[in-house]
Amino acid sequence: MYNNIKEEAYEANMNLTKLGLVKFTFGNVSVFDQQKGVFAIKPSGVPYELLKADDIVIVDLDAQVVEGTLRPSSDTKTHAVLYKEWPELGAL
Ligand SMILES: O=C(CO)[C@@H](O)[C@H](O)COP(=O)(O)O
Repeated sequence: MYNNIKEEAYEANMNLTKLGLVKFTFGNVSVFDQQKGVFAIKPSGVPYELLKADDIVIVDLDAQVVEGTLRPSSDTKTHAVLYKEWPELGAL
């Protein structure tokens, strides 16, 4: 149901590390589905080299997990506040 945004978030996060923009587990890209009111964000503390598209967590605008088994990024509440305030944002 959320495979598109999970895949987009995975690819964007992997580009952060491929381009040398982040180190260790730092950094974050999330992708927002405005119609469904959820966003895809990487799990917390998972090294990029171990990250899989299936690990991406789906959360709602109250930062509650909708789909996924891993703990969402420590940046989740910040992203939720920004999408709530500016729903036209497609990604952060
Ligand atoms: O860079 C920062 C904070 O400065 C964040 O992006 C965190 O590093 C994210 O950590 P995770 O909880 O996603 O592993």
